[in-house]
Amino acid sequence: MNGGGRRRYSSEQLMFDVPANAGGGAGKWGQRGGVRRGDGEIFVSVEPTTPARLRGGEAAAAAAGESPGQRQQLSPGLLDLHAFDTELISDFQVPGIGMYDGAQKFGYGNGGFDDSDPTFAPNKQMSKSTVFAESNFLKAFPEKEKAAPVAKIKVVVRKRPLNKKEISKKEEDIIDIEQQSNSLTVHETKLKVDLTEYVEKHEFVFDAVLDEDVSNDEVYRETVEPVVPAIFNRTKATCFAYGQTGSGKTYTMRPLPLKASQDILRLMHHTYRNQGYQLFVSFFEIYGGKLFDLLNERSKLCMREDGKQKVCIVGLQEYRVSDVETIKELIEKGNATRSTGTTGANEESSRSHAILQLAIKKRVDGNDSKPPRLAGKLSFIDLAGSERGADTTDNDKQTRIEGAEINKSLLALKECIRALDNDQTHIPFRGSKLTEVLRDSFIGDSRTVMISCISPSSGSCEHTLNTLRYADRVKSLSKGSNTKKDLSLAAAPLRESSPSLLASAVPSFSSAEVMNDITERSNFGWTKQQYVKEHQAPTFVDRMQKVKEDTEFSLSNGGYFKEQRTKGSVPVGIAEVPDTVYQQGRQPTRKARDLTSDNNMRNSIAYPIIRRVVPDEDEHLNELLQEEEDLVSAHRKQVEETLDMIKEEMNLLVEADQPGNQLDDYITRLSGILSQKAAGIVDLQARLAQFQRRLNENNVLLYAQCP
Ligand SMILES: Nc1ncnc2c1ncn2[C@@H]1O[C@H](COP(=O)(O)OP(=O)(O)OP(=O)(O)O)[C@@H](O)[C@H]1O
Repeated sequence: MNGGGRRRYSSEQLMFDVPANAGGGAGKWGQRGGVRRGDGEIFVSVEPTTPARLRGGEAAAAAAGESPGQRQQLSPGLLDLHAFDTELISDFQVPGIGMYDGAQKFGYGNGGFDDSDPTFAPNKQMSKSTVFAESNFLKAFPEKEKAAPVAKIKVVVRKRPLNKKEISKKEEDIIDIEQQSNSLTVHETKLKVDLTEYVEKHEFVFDAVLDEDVSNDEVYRETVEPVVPAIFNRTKATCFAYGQTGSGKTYTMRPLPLKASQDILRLMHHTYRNQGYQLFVSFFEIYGGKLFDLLNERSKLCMREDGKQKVCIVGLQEYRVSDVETIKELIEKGNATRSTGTTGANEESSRSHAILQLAIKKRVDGNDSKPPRLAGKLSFIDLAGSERGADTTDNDKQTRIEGAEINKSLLALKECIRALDNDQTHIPFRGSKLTEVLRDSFIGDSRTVMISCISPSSGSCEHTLNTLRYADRVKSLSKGSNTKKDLSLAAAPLRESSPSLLASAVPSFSSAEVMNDITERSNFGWTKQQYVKEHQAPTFVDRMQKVKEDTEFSLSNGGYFKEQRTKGSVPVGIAEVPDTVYQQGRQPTRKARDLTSDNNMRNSIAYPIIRRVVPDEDEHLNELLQEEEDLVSAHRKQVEETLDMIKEEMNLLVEADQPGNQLDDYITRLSGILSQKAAGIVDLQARLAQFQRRLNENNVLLYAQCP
């Protein structure tokens, strides 16, 4: 890849440092925590910016009897996020700046690449095809941007081709795409009461619609490329893929960070050369509500908030990178470490949310002794598959719990996007770990790109429609629709395809672990008033809005609660937010004191002095899942029986039309069928009511539909 010429680094460029917990520093992942190529040449150039006393690697190296000089040469630039400021650098002037500026301002088209930055180009024999592969970025972007600024939220739909399994099952492609008009049509086959088939068309329009022939390069150009320049200018951008399991989220997301890195490096060393910009990569996953570092042997991470409510991920290692090959290897390493499992719909289904972050930092006043400050960030989220949506029968309990956790975080993510687009001052990031860690991506000048992935097959029609409805909802947010407008829909009688209004809600605090940590903290920071403001009960309008959206969401994800087809019902009876218990004036425990000092938080830490008591989530979740399962089984059985009875009724009607039919027989049989139907409904209603009671007992915020 290097065109025969090996890149060599001077000792100044090889400032490596082994993390204390790197787990076998000289293992398969390179020498002493660095990255080693196949030919044995160390090629990564990374600089530690963690304050010296925090670098576990240095201690390890000292223990190994190495001199400071040796350590300096061999340290693998690892960085603990907690040790530097996650806050954006204050406003600064960048010559020719402006994410929406044109080519001249960016310096495009004025000659070849300049590699004068020593951290980037230690060896000029580096292959251009590797690092500077020609993209349309330099050529196409500025003009495009000049004409159309990047929207705050962009929604793109990608359809994948039919897979072998779908073809073998003779499933049809039911999605027509009109790329020019950014529209698509879903052809849904439905059954009439007399069991004859008819096709219902559903049309959608999005910001972009990509068919199965579209390459990953084109996906990048349509989604991430336009936001890349913005992250040099104090913007945090987030790109995530959404869709049912097996719809192509991972396939779509995986190539994007590398392509973005290429463009970032190009800008860094072309337009913004010699301006002190540096690129850092981190990669972690959220699995079962916990965080794991994918670039450090899956070591467990903690999330903390500093006094300015900035989220820090304690222990997360960040690599300073200066070439694409290094980034590629880091990404591959992270992907290989990620948790996956098998679902009925996808053999390698993602069981976790994987978050890869590209952070751009800038040296302040060209001062090397100070840590660089964050200039912008680009986060890529490959969301876990919603296994339950496609694989409800043979999952074990663990998978179901994972599914519930996943759905909870997806719902929370949607809530944040909604708040973000409405320019609300309060973003409900505390809804889940996912949104908590992405908190700083939701505030300030942010951009969100959502890629909705869909399967074309007739067998996935319902899930596809749900994904598209969800995407449509997000898109309509970006067009500035407001809560009131949508209320009319929420309050209107449900259409035939509407689900029940049983939808899971997100507790304000997603995990008991976070709460324990918080409540053990000192009593400075938030006031009760602040807390109450942050967690105030939603207004009626908000709740009605939420009913509608959660209903759609539940469908989109296989739902924590199952869909129940209901016609002509109006939502009533919304339960209140669970009771909150406040506890004030607690002194910091030893654990809390240790955490604050050990983690070397740069700012004073403010923690709420108010405690909200939550039940043991796992225990209740298990019980509820079991009861939900029973309810769903009973519902399924009842539907099957109803279908049999409908067939019997159809036969009865046919017989009734025959000459000489026996009226007595007709009346007796019809009466029997109707009684049986009524008994089935009453039984199901009783089960449903019992389940609703259980949910209320367990303080699950329930949007109930009265029978
Ligand atoms: N656009 C596409 N073109 C060709 N193959 C695709 C495309 N999208 C997905 N696939 C294939 O479909 C399979 C499932 O895709 P993928 O793993 O990306 O789904 P997913 O949505 O991430 O699933 P999960 O949510 O379960 O993790 C993979 O084998 C992948 O290679």
